[in-house]
Amino acid sequence: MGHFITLKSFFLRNKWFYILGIAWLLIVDILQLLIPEVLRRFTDQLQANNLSSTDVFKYGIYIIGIGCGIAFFRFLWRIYIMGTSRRLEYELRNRLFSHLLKLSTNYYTNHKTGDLMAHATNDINAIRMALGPGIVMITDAIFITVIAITMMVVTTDWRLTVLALLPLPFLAITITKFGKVINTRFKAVQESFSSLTDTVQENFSGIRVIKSFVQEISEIEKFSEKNQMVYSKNMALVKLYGMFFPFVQFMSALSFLIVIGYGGSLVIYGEISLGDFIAFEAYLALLVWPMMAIGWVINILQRGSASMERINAILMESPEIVDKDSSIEVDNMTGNVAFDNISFKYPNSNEYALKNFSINIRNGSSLGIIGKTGSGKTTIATLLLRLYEANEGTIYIDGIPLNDIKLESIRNQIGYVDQDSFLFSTTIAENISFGVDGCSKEKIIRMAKIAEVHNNIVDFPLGYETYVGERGVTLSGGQKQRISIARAIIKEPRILILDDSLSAVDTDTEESILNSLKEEMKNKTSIIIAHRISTIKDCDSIIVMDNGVIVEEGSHSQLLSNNGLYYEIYQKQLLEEKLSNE
Ligand SMILES: Nc1ncnc2c1ncn2[C@@H]1O[C@H](COP(=O)(O)OP(=O)(O)OP(=O)(O)O)[C@@H](O)[C@H]1O
Repeated sequence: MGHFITLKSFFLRNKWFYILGIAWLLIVDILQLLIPEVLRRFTDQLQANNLSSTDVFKYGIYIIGIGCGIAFFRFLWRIYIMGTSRRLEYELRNRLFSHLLKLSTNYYTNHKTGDLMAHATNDINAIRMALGPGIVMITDAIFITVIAITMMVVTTDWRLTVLALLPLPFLAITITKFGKVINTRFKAVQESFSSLTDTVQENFSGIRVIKSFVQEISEIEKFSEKNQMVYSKNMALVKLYGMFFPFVQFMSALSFLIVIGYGGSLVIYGEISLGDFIAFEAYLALLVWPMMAIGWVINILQRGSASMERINAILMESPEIVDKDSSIEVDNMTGNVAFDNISFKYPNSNEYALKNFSINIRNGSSLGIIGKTGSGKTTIATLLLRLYEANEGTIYIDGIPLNDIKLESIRNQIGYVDQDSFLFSTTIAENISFGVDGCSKEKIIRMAKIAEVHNNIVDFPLGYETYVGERGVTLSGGQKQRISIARAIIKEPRILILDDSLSAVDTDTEESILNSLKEEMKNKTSIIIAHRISTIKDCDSIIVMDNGVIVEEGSHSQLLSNNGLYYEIYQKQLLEEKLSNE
């Protein structure tokens, strides 16, 4: 239970909601405990034959009054306690999400999205259950048990109370055991269901692959197997519940049987009144629920505590890359970039992604980067954005070591177009203006024109208001790339990085985009990573990467005359172009 200590400040802020909620809950319990008393008096009067119609009316009013009181205070405690637990869920989810977004990129390499989603849903829900219904059940169960048993002893007979309560501990123990098995089976249902939904999601996303490989039947069979698994796990749970409820009824019936037998004889011998007998039965009925609740509440609290432990582990995780106290803001970068003898291995890798890498990029110039896949091109961009930290060497922007500049300054002034051209499921206009607040429509359109995507956008029925992704249009690879370029340049970055961002665009459009970008990036720095020579041939300088090192460097014409790897790539691409034209 110690894991909940991280929520201390929430509890302190909301203590009155909990205190008052529990007070309302206890009032409901007291009102419930009054009903047997009303029944006792009613029955005693009835037995004594002095019940007038006014009395009947009076008792009726009592019962209605108590019922209304129960309804009113039950409403209040639900609002106070359940409402507070919902607020806790809301705050915790916000805290978790903002914490996760602050963690470094590497965290996401080591953790599966599915697991993080499970934390955000199942774990937070389990915590809410523990600190909402869990608290209610435990308070309720303890209070009702203590008061009902006291009333049974004080107002009726202690021997009858002991006998009637004999089966109840067995009931509580067995329910706790049932609870454990139910929990295991419930988890199995959830796991099989989540595997089923994974299959469905993957099938829908990969529908084109399934169709083109004519795998519909086999996928349907796989789905059917998983569906069968969900069914059988559910049936195992249904059977257990099927046994559970009759068992609870049987055990509580035993108590009632004892009361009827022994209590009945006490009434016959005049040791207790008929009213006492009726009230006793009513108290006993009130006790069945707390006995059932004990098992559930232990379970709910255990699950909540385990979930809290998992959430705490995430909240304790600190970002690997953070600002130092001495980090400075650099507002108007000129865009001079230098990599000085940089070596870097990804945290989970033994191979150098970059080895003794050095380069100078003057502001106002453009650098083209080409090379085989996996040669370290993207790594250059990720290090410049400080998504990862170099192991050796220093990167400078405007002569200042990157580690001395505030992360926000760096990332605000670099426009990065990633290889995947990831877009959010929102409108095209919102995607383009993602990095800037309060951007005008005119500016969005101007950027889309530079990225040569404006004409495509206006052809969509809703134009810039068209939704991207599952709820809207499916964009072509080239359209996505160009929208991503517009998104990067709208920030008016001092340094622009295009990471293979023109690969899905035809060469004519590519040329036109590059020409417009040249104008837009005048006096600023551009780094263009590509596989196609056509993309980088006009850059001021070009480097050719292989295995994390620069193997060639120079302008397009210099590199061609070198007769090296660049020349080889160029010849291959020329040949490919010729073949595709024939
Ligand atoms: N997150 C990562 N963790 C471990 N290794 C990585 C990671 N990202 C990249 N690598 C490895 O680092 C090396 C350089 O990768 P990088 O992405 O920089 O290559 P690239 O030249 O951009 O490739 P491509 O042209 O295919 O985009 C590769 O061997 C790659 O497998």
